[in-house]
Amino acid sequence: MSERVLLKLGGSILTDKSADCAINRESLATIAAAVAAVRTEGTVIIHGAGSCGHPEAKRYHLDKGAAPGETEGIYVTHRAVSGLNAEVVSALREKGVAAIGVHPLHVGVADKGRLVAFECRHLETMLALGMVPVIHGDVVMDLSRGACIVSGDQLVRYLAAALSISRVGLATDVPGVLDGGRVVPEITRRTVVNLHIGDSMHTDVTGGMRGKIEELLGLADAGTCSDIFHVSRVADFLAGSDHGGTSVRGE
Ligand SMILES: Nc1ncnc2c1ncn2[C@@H]1O[C@H](COP(=O)(O)OP(=O)(O)OP(=O)(O)O)[C@@H](O)[C@H]1O
Ligand SMILES: C=C(C)CCOP(=O)(O)O
Repeated sequence: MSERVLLKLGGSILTDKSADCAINRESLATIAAAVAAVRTEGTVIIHGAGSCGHPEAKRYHLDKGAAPGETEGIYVTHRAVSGLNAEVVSALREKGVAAIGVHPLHVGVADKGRLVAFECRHLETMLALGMVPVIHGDVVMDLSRGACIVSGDQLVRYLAAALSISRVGLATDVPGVLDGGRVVPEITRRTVVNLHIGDSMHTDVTGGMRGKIEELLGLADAGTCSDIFHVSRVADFLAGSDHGGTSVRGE
């Protein structure tokens, strides 16, 4: 099996997080061109929701679950982020990438906000056929809470292990994790306590940069390192070159 790579595209680079589901098609086309030019074989893409999902999830309090008779938010939030997914897939396909959308609502189950099951056999088959699955943060049925939001970052952690991914990269709107305006080249559980991680400036029900680092430290504990870098460095990451960002490593 050739090396598998997982690329997560942050909601902040696919949408304008300060507007209502405003998709950044220019950024999407640039990213799609980079993926098409550098590598598609053995590549899995996950993306966040940005302004196509977070505002809806917050409006319907999905971070607190869903009760019988109060399920409208499940539909509305899933519809918003699925719309973004369709655009990500289209942008990739326009550049010749054999992308196909996969929705966690259909194949994942959570308990207390954490994924407990996610069908991966079809993903294996897609990869064997040379396809590029494009999966997204989503609303998922939750055994304890009715429903919950599973972030793209939680999916990164789960699927990197489940699909035996060799390299994991997260593209976002900052050049890496910043401390005093400078990129921190490496983070471990020991060094993270000294960092000041701020809140997201926009609606984010899944913990912003803090939530992202927590998921990636969990991944590092399980033996897989990951990288956070600016969206303009997607091609560098895919090519295995220096991306000027932050690496999250185990001790
Ligand atoms: N120390 C920090 N270093 C870098 N970014 C930080 C830091 N503290 C807070 N942030 C914020 O985190 C944001 C990136 O996290 P965010 O969750 O928005 O990314 P994303 O992955 O693009 O979005 P999504 O979670 O919707 O996929 C940056 O835009 C920045 O405002
Ligand atoms: C809000 C929804 C639907 C998914 C959140 O995923 P994220 O943007 O990766 O945190």
